[in-house]
Amino acid sequence: HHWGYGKEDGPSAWHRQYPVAKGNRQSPIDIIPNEARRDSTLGPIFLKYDQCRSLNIANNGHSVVVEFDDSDDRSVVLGGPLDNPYRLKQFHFHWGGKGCEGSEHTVAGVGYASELHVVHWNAVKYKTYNDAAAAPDGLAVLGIFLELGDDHRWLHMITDALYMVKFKGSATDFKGFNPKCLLPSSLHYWTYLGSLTTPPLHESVTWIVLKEPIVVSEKQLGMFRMLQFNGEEEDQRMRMENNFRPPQNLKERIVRSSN
Ligand SMILES: C[C@@H](NC(=O)c1ccc(Cl)c(S(N)(=O)=O)c1)c1ccccc1O
Ligand SMILES: [Zn+2]
Repeated sequence: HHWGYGKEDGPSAWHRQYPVAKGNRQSPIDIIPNEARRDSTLGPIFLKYDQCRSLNIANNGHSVVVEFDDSDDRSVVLGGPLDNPYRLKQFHFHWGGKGCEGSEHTVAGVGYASELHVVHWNAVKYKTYNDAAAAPDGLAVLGIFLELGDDHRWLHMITDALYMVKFKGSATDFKGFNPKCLLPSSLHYWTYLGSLTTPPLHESVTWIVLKEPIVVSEKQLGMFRMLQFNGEEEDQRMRMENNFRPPQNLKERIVRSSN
């Protein structure tokens, strides 16, 4: 019996199979800008994505994921709170139902319609992504909020492919996509030590949450909701929406702010 986002198998039940769900550095959190510590030692982040090689887009039964070739250091995030470059591995989204919030992080208690996570791993210290995903300094995730407004000029490249990955377990080639086109104009960020927001909830993520959201249209976001949590052969049809974990306890952590 697998985890999900429903009443029985959702975030409030995950601790049974993944006790770290009640740990000391869980994600997401509510970010309170006035309580974030402005840290002048925090430099800018750099996203070296020009040589990135996207491979495929897939429906993993929890979200839609675009995977990258991470066999070398061709695309990395560096700087900011990071001690070394982290290799681009994948990006995916979390979103709500029609008109509801859907982001994972919230800002002073307010959620956005969706949140994009760009996942990178520390290939300097760890041999494989799986090793890194279980290590306290193994992952660095860029969180980008999506707010509703006009059409996003590049998001159609993703939404146009969603019909190919409607069901859990489906995947299709997705070459030549550079996630740079999904970034806001400012790379100002909040950063804190946290976890995966999905099982296995490893406490291995240095979170870098951008302050400026990108703007997408309700029509574009609505395309994500035609995805299904279920596989094609399952008779129970479940629309993929509200695949977000709510904010967790900050415990003894502080959130730092770039200048
Ligand atoms: C749903 C999907 N989760 C991830 O791939 C995932 C990996 C790393 C991070 Cl850092 C995050 S996150 N949300 O914290 O950015 C999510 C997943 C989970 C378990 C098994 C299969 C599977 O596909
Ligand atoms: Zn995520």
